[in-house]
Formats: sequence, structure tokens, C-alpha cells
Amino acid sequence: MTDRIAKVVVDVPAQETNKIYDYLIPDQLLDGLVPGMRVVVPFGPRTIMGYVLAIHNHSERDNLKELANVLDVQPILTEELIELGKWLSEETMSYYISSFQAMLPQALKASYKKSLHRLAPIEQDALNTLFDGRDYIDALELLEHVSLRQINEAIKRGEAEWDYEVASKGKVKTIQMVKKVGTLDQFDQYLADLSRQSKKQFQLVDYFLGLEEAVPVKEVLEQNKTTKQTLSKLEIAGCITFFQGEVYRDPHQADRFTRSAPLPLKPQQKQALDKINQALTAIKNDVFLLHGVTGSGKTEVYLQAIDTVIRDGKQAIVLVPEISLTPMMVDRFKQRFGDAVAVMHSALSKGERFDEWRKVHRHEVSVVVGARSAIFAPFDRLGLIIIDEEHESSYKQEDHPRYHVREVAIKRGEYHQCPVVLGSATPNLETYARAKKGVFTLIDMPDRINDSVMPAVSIQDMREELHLGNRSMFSGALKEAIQARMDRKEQIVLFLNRRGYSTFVMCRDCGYVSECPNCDISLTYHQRHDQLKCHYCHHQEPMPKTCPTCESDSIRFFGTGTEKVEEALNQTFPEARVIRMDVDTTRKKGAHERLLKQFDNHQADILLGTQMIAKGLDFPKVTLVGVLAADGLLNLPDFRASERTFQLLTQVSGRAGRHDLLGEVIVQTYTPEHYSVELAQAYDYQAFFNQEMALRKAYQYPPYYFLTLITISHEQLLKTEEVARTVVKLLRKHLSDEAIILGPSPSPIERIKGRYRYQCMIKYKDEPNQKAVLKKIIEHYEPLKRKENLSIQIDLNPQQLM
Ligand SMILES: Nc1ncnc2c1ncn2[C@@H]1O[C@H](COP(=O)(O)OP(=O)(O)OP(=O)(O)O)[C@@H](O)[C@H]1O
Ligand SMILES: [Zn+2]
Ligand SMILES: [Zn+2]
Repeated sequence: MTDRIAKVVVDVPAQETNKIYDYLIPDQLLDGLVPGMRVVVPFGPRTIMGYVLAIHNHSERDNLKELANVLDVQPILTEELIELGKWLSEETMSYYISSFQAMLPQALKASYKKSLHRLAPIEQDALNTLFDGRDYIDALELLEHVSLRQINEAIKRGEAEWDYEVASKGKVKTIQMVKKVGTLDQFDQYLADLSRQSKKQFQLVDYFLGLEEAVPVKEVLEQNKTTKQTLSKLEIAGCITFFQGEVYRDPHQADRFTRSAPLPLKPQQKQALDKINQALTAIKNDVFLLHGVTGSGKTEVYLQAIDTVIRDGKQAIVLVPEISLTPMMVDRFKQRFGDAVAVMHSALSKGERFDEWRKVHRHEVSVVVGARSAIFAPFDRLGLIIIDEEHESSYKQEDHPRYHVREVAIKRGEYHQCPVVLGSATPNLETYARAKKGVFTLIDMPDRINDSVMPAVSIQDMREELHLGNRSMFSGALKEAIQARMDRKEQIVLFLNRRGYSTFVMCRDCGYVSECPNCDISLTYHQRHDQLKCHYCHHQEPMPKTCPTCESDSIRFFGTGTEKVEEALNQTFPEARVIRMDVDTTRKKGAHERLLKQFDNHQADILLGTQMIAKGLDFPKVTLVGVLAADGLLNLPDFRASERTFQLLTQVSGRAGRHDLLGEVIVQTYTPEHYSVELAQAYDYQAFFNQEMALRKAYQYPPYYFLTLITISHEQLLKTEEVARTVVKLLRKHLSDEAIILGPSPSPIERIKGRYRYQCMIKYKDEPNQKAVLKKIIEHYEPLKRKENLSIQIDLNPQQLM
């Protein structure tokens, strides 16, 4: 018996359709259909897109419907990716369809067109005239002219029906091409037949006789300085033919790069590369943690390891955080591997991204450099996965499916039996803990290339400045240092953290910040009740009028924007040329790249920016890095706040003095005694790790405990609270006694788009039942979700606790 049952996941992201449906494969599709292709299937009254996961020879059900059509000629998901998608759904508690769509470029999502199909003459006049000899009318056009009631009546009378057309959004770009088809005789004949032979015609015949491949028409015309009209004569004579050829929209054309050769490695690089190469030849799926200080030459190690992989005929994925996927980074890979590299990031247009993906899909490239979703690159002979800056929180997707790229990489590494390399100067605490336990293999690169020293970090106590009467954003030391760089014609990077928002309360006089007595995080100000709240455990207290430690009344919110700083810079240093880089100035396509280029060409003295300038930048003339307020990050209501501060301070410091000139770093803060500030100053990752681990243990946070964050949101406050309370009750009842359940309490961002938000948190060590319990809870609230738009979001191992 032939296999004619297709197992299909349908394009309806909802709990009740989150299953695998059986469809009958019609005769005409039997030959071509394989798992991993997109199909069009009837579903209720509609037709929709679906993914074929498998093809079987029997079904548990009868009366199966037939597939309507196939959208692909080649499967777009490999067997590995099909399994990975299923796994991803289980791991993250997401719908199958969301997982598969997360793995593919946007352009492969289906678009739906709805139209009315006339089956018989229509009684209703207006509607009948509208058809005017046509059989289909687009729904949008239709509704401009007739009412929905009229349409429904016609459908009831059996005169018409809705028709749904499914199309793939992805457009392949084509250009007009030409190629030789005639024989030598035909070309001779052509010349003989010409009434008046021109030099141009000889030239063209000569050109085509020497040409084996197809070329763009435009190129032929340019090279031969001729017109389309002249060229067409050859086509009429049957010597050449025109056709539409596929081209890629290529934003990083390889031909503009000069190739770079591998550098002779320093001993620490060589030792790192050797370990990775050993795993490559042994075909082992070791996970390495490459702990190398900023400027230690990690990227060169990646490049040379990839070289081995390519020479083996295998493929490599390199993940880089979106914000550090700068032109500089891309250039380094393009310079080394040229056309063998595809680049995927969000600054590309939908079409460009689709084209880069197709290069991978067709195995025309062996390396992908990309942001998070590049982990799903459809390679079939994966030899190496690299995650640079592995501690970056953007590696966790904050929307369905809420996956962490590290876990996906390890999963793919197991399948392909290939090594995974996690690189960072400031590894994520959980990763480092796993390396210490021997789960991952630790490789250290403690020195900078050329033994250039790490720039000296000095800490400016902003409380002192205030007491000295300095109310500006710049400490005396920073002002002086900026001026000195301006005089020496060197460059300055100023960093302002603006992630999150300014809801914590701090005393400007003594640096006091209100903290939760139970949770070791700062309290969040809630205007509605003029209260400070802990959003983990629901502890609350009134907003203090004066500072509890020093009784000063300068206790208030914290935060400034980049624009304000730019203004202040212009006032203090009127002659300074400032480039501001934040979400506002980089919204336009290519703006990011242009601003960096300007800075690199020394068209500005100061680069002022947010997170996006903390990473991967390498400017020889930068000798001063200033951090305007370390406190913004330190006091986010998140147990990882200290870790993020340490990481960020280390990263920004790494931007200074990377070449011949000596670098200096100035960090301004109201809490200079905080260990994450002090230890970042000392570049002491080990000490930071030890201290932070002790706190994590004491307050029961990862890596000692696992976390699950549940966020409930609804338009009404009372309903939100009520559901949150019930959820907590259900969790208490069904989870083990060892599980710690915190909350419910308002989320740090209490209201988004008119919806209230409450959250609760589960801390646990081993809770095999958890997913089943959570699933039950979700199912229980299914009716309310549909009726009242209640939402319950579950984030396993959350990275953002907002
Ligand atoms: N073996 C080498 N010989 C000479 N120069 C090198 C060598 N390896 C790397 N470099 C140079 O040293 C600089 C720092 O190297 P690289 O950018 O690879 O470090 P990194 O560890 O990736 O830095 P970061 O984490 O700060 O981005 C670069 O300019 C690079 O070209
Ligand atoms: Zn105080
Ligand atoms: Zn608390």
C-alpha cells in the first residue's frame, strides 16, 4: 500500500488546533510530496497553509479530506528541523505552528486572499451586476459596494461561496537575462543575411560566440555599447534567447571586500583552536566555553575554526547579538570567506532576508553569520556552531516560542555531532557554573593581543560631585578627560544605559536605593498608590518622603535620556562634534552603518549612545570611554541586575585603547561601593562570579533554582488579580511542596496598552510535573481567553522579568 496520509500542522495558532492533522494525498501529488513542504489544506470553511511533518500509510480516522495543493518544489524544513520544531514546542510550551514559523523567514509565511465565487446567476441585482462576467470578486472590492447581509443571502441561496486563496509571500527577484542558443552556422547565416553589415553586429556575434554562460541583458548592452533593439535582431534570427533569471538581493556584495588571510596565532589562540579542532576531527559534540577578555582575539579563533569546517565540506553557524552585528563584524567574515557567507539580521529587508535564507537552503554558502533566528539555518552537514557574546539577553526570544538560542544550539550540536563554542569576556553566570562543573569545557584566553593592558577604570562618586556643588551630568574628572581628548584629537565614547525605565527611587545625596527585604532586588515605584512594591513577592511600603539613611529630601526617580545628554554636551563642549546613536537616530535603514562610518572617519569626536555601542566596536582612536550612570542598570527590578551591570561595564571598557594608544575608562555612579562596579573596575570575573553565586544561593535564584514566570493580563484590574490568585492557588495545590511559589504581584510594567498585568513566579529544583500542571491551567482558562481576551503567558527560564 502506498503512503498517502500526510501529517500536517495548520496555520492557526490556537490551543484547540495545536495538533497534527491527517490529510489524504490526492493522486496527482503522490509523487512530489515529501515531509517539510508547505501545503494548502481545507480547514473548516476555509483553505489555509500547513506544514507536512510526515507521510504515513494509515490514519486513525476515516473520512479524511484531501490536500488541496503544494506550495514548494523542495522541502523547506529538513527532517532534523521538523524534529527540532516539535521539540521546541514541547520545551517552550508553544504552538507547533509558532515554532515552525519562527524557524523560517517571514517571506515564507502564507498570505491569504478571500474572494466571492459565483456558482449560479445571482438574484440580487446589485451583486449580480458587480460580477459583470467575472466568476471571482475580491472580498475588499466586494464590501465597498454591497452589504455583508446581501452576500450572506446569496451564499444561503447557493448562488455563491467564499473562496480562500493561499499564496506564499516570498517573491523571487528576477532580471532579464540572455544566453546563446544558436549554432556557429546560425550565427554565420545571420551575418550573411544582414542587408548591411555593421561593425556593431560583428562585435555582438563575436561576443556571443565567446560566451558560454547566461548574462544579464543590461551587462551585454553596457559592454557592447549597443541597444536592446540591435540585440533583438539576434534573437529573431534564433541565435540568442531572452529569459527571466533569478537573482539575489545582496546587501553585502562580496566583490567589494578584499580577502584577508589567517593571522599567525598567539599561543593562547592556538591552544584554544587546537581544542576546538580536536573536537572537530573527533566529530564530538563538545560544548566549549571560550572565556576570553575583550580584545583577546576570539574572533580570529572562530574564523580559523570555521576554515577547518569548510575544508571538511561542512557548514558553520555563527551567532552574534543583533546590536553587535555591525558592518565591522560582517566585514571580517566576508573578508575571510567571501561568497561562502550568508548574513541574516533584522536590518535587512524581507526580500533580502529571504534571499540569504535561500542561499543557505540551496547550500550555496557554508557559513551563516546572523542574529538569533540564524540558529535555524537549514544546513544539512553542520560542523560547528558559534555563539559570540553568549551572555547577551537578546539570545532569548521574548515571544512565542520563548526559546534560548544556547539550548537550541546544543540540541543541533547533538544531532550533527558537532562542537558548539560559546564565547564571551563575561560569560553568563549559569553558563560559567556549568563549565566549572565540567558539563562544558572551559577554554581561557586571559590576555589581550599584543599584551596591551586593559584600560584603567576610575570610578567617580556622583554623590561627592553633588556635595561639591556640581549638579551637571558630568563629573569634574570626566569633563577634564573629555577636554584632554579633544585637545589631542583623539576620540571618546560615552555610554548611557537606558534600557528599562526609571521607576526605581534613589537618594542623590547618599545613593540609597529602596530594596525588597526578601528578594534582593530594588523596589518599583507605583504611582497609582504612591507605593513602592516588590514585583516578585508582593512586599510593599509607602514611598519615603526623605531618605531613610541620610534624611535628605533629594530622594526621587532616576533617569535621563540621550537627547538631554547631547544638549548638555553641546553646552559644555561647544566645539565637540557629537554623534548620537540610539533607537531614534538609527531607525532608518543603513543609519547605523552610516553613523559608525562617520565616527570611524573621525568626522566626530564623541560617540554618544545606548546599549548598541557597547559591543563589538573597534576604533583605534578611541582612548576614553565614559559611563554616565552605572546605576540605571544596577537598579532594575531584576535579580540579574548586578550581573548585567558587571557585563556591561566590562564590555564598554573593552572599547577603549584596543590599539597603540592607551585607553582610559571613567564610570560615574551613586553606588561606587557596589561589588559589580568595583569588580568590573578590577576586571575580576572570578571574584564577581564567586560573590554573585553566593547571593544566588542565598536568595534561591538560578543556577541553584530554575524559574518559571507566569504573566496574566486582562483589561480589568479585578479580573487580572482574581485569575492570578487562582493560578497561584492551583500551583500550590498541584506542584510539590519543594516548589516555591511567589506572588501574585503586579508586573514591573503594570499596564501595557490598556491591559493590567500580574505575575507569579515558580522557583524549583526538580518539578517533573510542572508542564502538565501549567498545561491544565491554560486549558482551564481557554474559554475566558477566547471570550474576554484574557492572556496567560508562561516563560520557562525567563531572562526578562518585566
Ligand atoms: N594572532 C593575531 N595577531 C595579530 N593581531 C590579531 C591576532 N588575533 C587578533 N588580532 C587583532 O586583535 C584585535 C582584537 O581581536 P578580536 O576582535 O578578535 O578580539 P575579541 O576577543 O573578539 O574582542 P571583543 O570580545 O572585544 O570583540 C583585532 O583588531 C584583531 O584583528
Ligand atoms: Zn540618602
Ligand atoms: Zn520581594
